[in-house]
Amino acid sequence: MLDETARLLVHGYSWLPALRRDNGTGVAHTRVMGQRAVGLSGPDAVRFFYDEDHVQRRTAIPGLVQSTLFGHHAVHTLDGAAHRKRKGLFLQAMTRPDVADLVDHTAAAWDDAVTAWRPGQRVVLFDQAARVLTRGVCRWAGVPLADADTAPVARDLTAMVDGFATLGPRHWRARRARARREAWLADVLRRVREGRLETRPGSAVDVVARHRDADGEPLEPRLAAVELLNVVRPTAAVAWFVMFAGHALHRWPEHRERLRGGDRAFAEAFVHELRRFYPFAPFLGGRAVRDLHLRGEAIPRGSLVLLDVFGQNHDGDLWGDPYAFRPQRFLDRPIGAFELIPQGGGDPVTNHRCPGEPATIALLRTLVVRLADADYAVPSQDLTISLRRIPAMVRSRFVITPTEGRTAERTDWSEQAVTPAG
Ligand code: HEM
Repeated sequence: MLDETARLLVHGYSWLPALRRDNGTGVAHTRVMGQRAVGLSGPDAVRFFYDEDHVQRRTAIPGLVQSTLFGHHAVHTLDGAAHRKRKGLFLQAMTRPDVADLVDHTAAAWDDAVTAWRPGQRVVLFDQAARVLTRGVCRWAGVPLADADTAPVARDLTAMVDGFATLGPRHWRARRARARREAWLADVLRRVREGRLETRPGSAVDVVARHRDADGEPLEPRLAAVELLNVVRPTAAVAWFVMFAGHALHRWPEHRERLRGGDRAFAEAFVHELRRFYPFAPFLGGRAVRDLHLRGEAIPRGSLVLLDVFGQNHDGDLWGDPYAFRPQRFLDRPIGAFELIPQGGGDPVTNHRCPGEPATIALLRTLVVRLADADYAVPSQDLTISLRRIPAMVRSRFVITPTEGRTAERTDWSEQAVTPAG
């Protein structure tokens, strides 16, 4: 079997779905990064992937991803009791009342930003959303952040996400951003532990500072900073979906009125469709802990197991007309734990599913309605979303120009829409 790493880097999101299509069972056998790998998707595959008796994470996450996206020795790399104990930290920080506070802080930051918009000004929606989310999450988490630092911190938080799947300049930017922000948060945590900085009891900073791992020991400062960043960084990354929301409202303006009208169920459905339709996490990786079988296909012990997130979120058997952006599909459809998997599947308490999913949905529900309610025009720009780039980006990062009144108009746009994989 030929190593497919180069093809993955070239083809991006469509690489794994195309490979899986070549095999009638939807299971792909391949090699990446010099290792045997098996790609899968479908609700049965999600169930299979999240069974620790089948697939574990230790040794599965490439150093390149740890040095940029997650940090070293982070919760993503743990299994079993050690994972569940560390995961408790995130679940504790992200309880329901806490999420409501996070949304309030972020909504206030958005409203401040919009109040400062001037007609005709050029606002890059991705950058604006990243700053708003950074301000909201830092205030909520108890991380001191001066106004002047908001933009550089937002740039670093999004750079860490932007550079995890490339070897080019974006990757090195991500590493430098991570080094800077781990040192920054390690210092914040040190000051809290030494009683030199006060923080709200129950805030993310407080929870991380006091957390004891499975060995009964507190996290050493750099590791504590890694995990605090694992709350703050992905919250800033919600900016990707705010940018995609701008794109969707422009491309399908018929949804704007319903969002403006305060239809909460529709807003939630819109958010689910955003997370399903637009490409973000391409696939998730683990390692087979023993010789396994799925749909009659052998998965040898030690092989990488790749869960095709993008493929599953665009699977025509699960989502009729999967390349149509249709929020209505979520209005009359309960979502199972193994179907819609932009943030992983299964049970976030016992496995690796994202603990920030309720917060992501709540933040987007609020920000998307505010965006729909804002008065702006969309100037001519390159709105291409290439499926070759991971993570995907609207090439222009979605530029808007605020207007005086409700005159948001549809301008000509010439981007290629997100195209079917393959
Ligand atoms: C843009 C929005 C987000 C997306 C697309 C996203 C996506 C994901 C994905 C795909 C995973 C991996 C699941 C797995 O390995 O099985 C994950 C894990 C994780 N996410 Fe998110 N996430 C988002 C927002 C958040 C937020 C707001 C937080 C804040 C707490 C968060 C914290 C985490 C953590 C700590 C993990 C590791 C969980 C574990 O290994 O047990 N994420 N996320």
